[in-house]
Amino acid sequence: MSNVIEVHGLTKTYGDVTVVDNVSFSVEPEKIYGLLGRNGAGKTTIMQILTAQTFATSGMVSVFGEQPYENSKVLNQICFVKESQKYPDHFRVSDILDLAVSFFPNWDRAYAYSLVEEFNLPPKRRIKALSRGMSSALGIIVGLASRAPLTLFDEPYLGLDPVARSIFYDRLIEDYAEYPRTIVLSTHLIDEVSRLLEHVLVIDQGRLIIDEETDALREQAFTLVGSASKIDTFTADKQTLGRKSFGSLAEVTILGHLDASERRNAEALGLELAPVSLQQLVVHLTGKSQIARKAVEV
Ligand SMILES: Nc1ncnc2c1ncn2[C@@H]1O[C@H](COP(=O)(O)OP(=O)(O)OP(=O)(O)O)[C@@H](O)[C@H]1O
Repeated sequence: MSNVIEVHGLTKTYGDVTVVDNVSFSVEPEKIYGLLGRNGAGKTTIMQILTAQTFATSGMVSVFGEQPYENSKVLNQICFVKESQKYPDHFRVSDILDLAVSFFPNWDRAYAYSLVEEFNLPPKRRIKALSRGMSSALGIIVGLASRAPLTLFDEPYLGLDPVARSIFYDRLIEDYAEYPRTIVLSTHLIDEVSRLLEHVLVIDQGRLIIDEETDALREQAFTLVGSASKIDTFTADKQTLGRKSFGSLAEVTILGHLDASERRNAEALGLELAPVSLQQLVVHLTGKSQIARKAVEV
């Protein structure tokens, strides 16, 4: 199967500010991608370009093999759930769920109503009377029950409590297992979603700095904890991403692999090896990329 999304040299500028800078990536079918990055990195802009809500300044975007602008064949296969999803104020929750079938060919009404119960949404309440978390839950329900071949969630959890977020993640992974499709999820809550993500794209100040399978990314770094002096000896020839110390103890995050003999050495020194969380790794790598960029600019 060919890629669902192809992006080459994508650039978006507003005046003389470049907010998406020569970004290229592809999205394979039936996988869950995480689009990660700090505030203002350019994630929403990329999603808006993919869904034809804004124009690229330059570069090539193809979705399901075609350019998405005014292309109903492509747009009918996409559901884009935005950060602050807006539905008409005078509609009721049930109106949105009943109308959705005309927008999404795979819409599952029964599933949508089962989610309404699970998220405790009052079906007859008007949109303007929903709390912020309820509005987010409605967007999530539309995203899940649309079963669109390409579903984009742009930080869809605004105002959702941890219980509701956990329902979202559980239902997403279950429904995806039963009805595989391509999902792109933009979020800051990396650790919460890390178990869902098969591939990670990290955008930093408009540039793509990581494009990796999640498992491969996780293997790129590890954490060592133990006596500060032994850690310093052990890591003298290694590339470290960060170091914290607590009295005579230190915790160091190291970029790279350890072979079997290095692992034995670490154990012999009483150093404890632990995996790095995806969030820690992304924070380290985005921090590093910003420091490197500043150094180039100076
Ligand atoms: N219409 C616009 N005019 C000018 N600048 C814009 C416009 N829309 C977005 N930007 C700028 O583009 C940059 C990227 O914004 P974008 O919303 O894509 O980031 P994001 O990664 O989604 O951020 P967040 O995680 O905070 O939602 C920001 O600096 C933003 O201020």
